Amino acid sequence: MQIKSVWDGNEAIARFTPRPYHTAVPGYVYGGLLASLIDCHGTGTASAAAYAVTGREPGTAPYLRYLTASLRVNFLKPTPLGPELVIHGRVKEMAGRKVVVEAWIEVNGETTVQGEVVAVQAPDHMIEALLNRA
Ligand SMILES: CCCCCCCCCCCC(=O)SCCNC(=O)CCNC(=O)[C@H](O)C(C)(C)COP(=O)(O)OP(=O)(O)OC[C@H]1O[C@@H](n2cnc3c(N)ncnc32)[C@H](O)[C@@H]1OP(=O)(O)O
Repeated sequence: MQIKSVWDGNEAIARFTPRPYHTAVPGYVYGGLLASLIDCHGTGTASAAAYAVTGREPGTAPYLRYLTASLRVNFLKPTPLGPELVIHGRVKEMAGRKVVVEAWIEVNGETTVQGEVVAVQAPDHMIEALLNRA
């Protein structure tokens, strides 16, 4: 998704403007895209929170990155295609290698999607694979 999740000390925010091809019903954003945004931003929020609690600079090695163990998404209202989406992420629970993140998407100041991500710290061999990808 190429989103940038920015940690503000309390929650993480990402912004994304869907393109015309991110649609199913004309005029509205495709739900699978919205679920992907919750997923990507949820794991990013887990990572940012893990760096924060350990007092470390985000994105520094050894990497604290997270895999999606569970993804739940509720589509509360249709999401109009056109305006920028603001994706919020907040840590609900953090224990051991697991972080539970509640996430939601706002458009024009209204929440249209609400979700929850159970994120588990990625094993070293998967982080190595990602680092060697480029
Ligand atoms: C530098 C660039 C890097 C960049 C890195 C960028 C990564 C971006 C990732 C983007 C998001 C993805 O697409 S990720 C891809 C989609 N996801 C996957 O492929 C994950 C496949 N599943 C797995 O590999 C595994 O099941 C794991 C890693 C999720 C968990 O296995 P594990 O490592 O053996 O851990 P395990 O002991 O079972 O679980 C740890 C804790 O999490 C809980 N837990 C585990 N699964 C669940 C679940 N579904 N729902 C609730 N809770 C769960 C357990 O009860 C336990 O809690 P407790 O007993 O401690 O309380």
